[in-house]
Amino acid sequence: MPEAVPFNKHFPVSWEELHRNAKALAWRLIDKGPWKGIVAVTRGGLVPAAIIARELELRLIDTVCVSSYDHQNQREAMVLKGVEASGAGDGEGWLIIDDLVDTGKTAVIVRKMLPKAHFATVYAKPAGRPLVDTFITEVSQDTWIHFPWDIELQFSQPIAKQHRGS
Ligand SMILES: O=P(O)(O)OC[C@H]1O[C@H](OP(=O)(O)OP(=O)(O)O)[C@H](O)[C@@H]1O
Ligand code: HPA
Ligand SMILES: [Mg+2]
Repeated sequence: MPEAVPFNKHFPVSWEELHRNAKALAWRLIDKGPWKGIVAVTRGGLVPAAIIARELELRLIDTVCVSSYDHQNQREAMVLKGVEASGAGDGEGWLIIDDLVDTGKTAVIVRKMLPKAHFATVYAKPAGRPLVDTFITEVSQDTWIHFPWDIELQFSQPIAKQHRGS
């Protein structure tokens, strides 16, 4: 197993930024369709999937439920629900949407379930990038992306104070 990379950098994403990037992803995907429906990878893929479904006017939406992180600690991936009942078959003509690929572990599992689906994420890190068909923004492997649903507005130390402490 590859050694875990420490997260030295932090990349907070606002709702507006996420909305803009998910719409940018919809623009990339529209010409690659037509699409029959979306399989959202819970939970992180749910918000991007909702935005893409709205933009591409897709109403057939299913979920695959995978969990592999306790906050920033990766553990064995657990599949809580597959896509057997969705009618997606081998995934031909379907989109799989997730918020990001990091190590690519989740992508490998979901791709096995729907080998012909088009896998799209808003963000990608280098290790997972080869597993995604379409993405918008790449960040380095040692960056932790903080999604808007995981963060709240709070006091931030002035840069001078942060600098003195480092
Ligand atoms: O490429 P990987 O290393 O597999 O990491 C990416 C996956 O990790 C996160 O999900 P997580 O399992 O934390 O569950 P969540 O979506 O419910 O937060 C994220 O939403 C991706 O699905
Ligand atoms: O950088 C990340 N941010 C949020 N969730 C994640 N799950 C894997 N990597 C990340
Ligand atoms: Mg996830």
